[in-house]
Amino acid sequence: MGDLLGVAVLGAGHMGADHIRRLDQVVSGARVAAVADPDTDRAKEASAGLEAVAVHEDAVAALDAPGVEAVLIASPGPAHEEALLAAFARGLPVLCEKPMVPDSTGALRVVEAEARLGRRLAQIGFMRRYDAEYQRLKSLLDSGQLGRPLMLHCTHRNVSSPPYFTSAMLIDSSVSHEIDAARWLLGQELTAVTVLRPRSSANAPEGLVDPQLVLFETDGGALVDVEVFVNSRFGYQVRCEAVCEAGSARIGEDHTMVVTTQGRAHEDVPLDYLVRFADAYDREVQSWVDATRQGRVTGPSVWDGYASSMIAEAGVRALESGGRVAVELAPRPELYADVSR
Ligand SMILES: NC(=O)c1ccc[n+]([C@@H]2O[C@H](COP(=O)([O-])OP(=O)(O)OC[C@H]3O[C@@H](n4cnc5c(N)ncnc54)[C@H](O)[C@@H]3O)[C@@H](O)[C@H]2O)c1
Ligand SMILES: O[C@H]1[C@H](O)[C@@H](O)[C@H](O)[C@@H](O)[C@H]1O
Repeated sequence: MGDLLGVAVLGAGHMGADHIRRLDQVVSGARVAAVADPDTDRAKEASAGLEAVAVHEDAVAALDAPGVEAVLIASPGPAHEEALLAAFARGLPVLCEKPMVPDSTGALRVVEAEARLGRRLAQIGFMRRYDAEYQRLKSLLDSGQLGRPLMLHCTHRNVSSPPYFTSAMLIDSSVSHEIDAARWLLGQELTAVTVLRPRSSANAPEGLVDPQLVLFETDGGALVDVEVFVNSRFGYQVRCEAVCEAGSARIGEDHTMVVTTQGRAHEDVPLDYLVRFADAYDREVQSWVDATRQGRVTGPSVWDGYASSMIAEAGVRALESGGRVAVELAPRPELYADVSR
């Protein structure tokens, strides 16, 4: 390994371009060695000004570019499986954006491939685990001061959804964050899901079921409800309140500076995830680079990615059927016996 970890970034869209900037300017110990995107203009634009970066149209070819020692996958979810398996075949450590693989059969193939290697190579990009507020809530729940958790009430609002967004993606792309956060915060598995749909907002594109109310049951007897609303128009709001036997704790109340003038008080509300979770992405990527340079893998695992896909898939079936859908995970390989959940 050189002085700086050489990273191939696959996908140079919103997240990929932001991660390229982060690897170049924010994080220490790494450099961008290659960028791949079928839209090579986008790849060139995202890597403009960086030295010694190979630009590729093909993601797998980028893994073989000179100086590539690790991979950051920021292509769309359906492209992740091929990229993960190609990285595993080369023994390259990976940070893979969520959802790991949206389809659970593909997600299980990734679990099996890593389990066959007998060592962890991939961290999944559930960055909320690196957010300071989520970490404080996790420490508080783990301390037992509030007693047993009974419910999590979660809100997940985006200003608007990208044009390709489907009703299923409200669950397998957006709510995938709450699925991971709930499993991690509670240390419990999500076992069943029901989805209710109020009238769709007139601001949502024609045919998109938006908002949705997603209700999860856990194997510890808790309930987790998530309001997901991706065309709210009014702000990026991610909140979570834990209700426990001896108290409650709430995070994500947009507490920035409050300005009072002319008889009115106001505070800024972030408009997207790149603002709200900027510090969390920085910590996530720094932690991945540090662990990779030490030959370790930390953070959300491929098993967490698989569990999230299975639970989200059950959620999509619940949305379509209007009924309650139980989740049954495959047996957990020994490799993941001691991961966080
Ligand atoms: N952690 C988060 O909060 C967060 C936020 C946004 C997006 N994401 C995730 O990041 C990923 C990318 O999302 P985005 O918003 O940047 O999408 P985007 O559409 O802005 O960008 C995706 C890019 O990938 C390119 N691409 C398509 N197929 C490819 C392939 N096979 N190999 C390499 N590149 C390919 C596209 O040309 C495009 O430039 C998704 O998995 C998404 O769920 C995560
Ligand atoms: O891909 C994005 C991303 O994961 C964001 O964090 C989430 O708020 C959006 O809903 C989702 O579409």
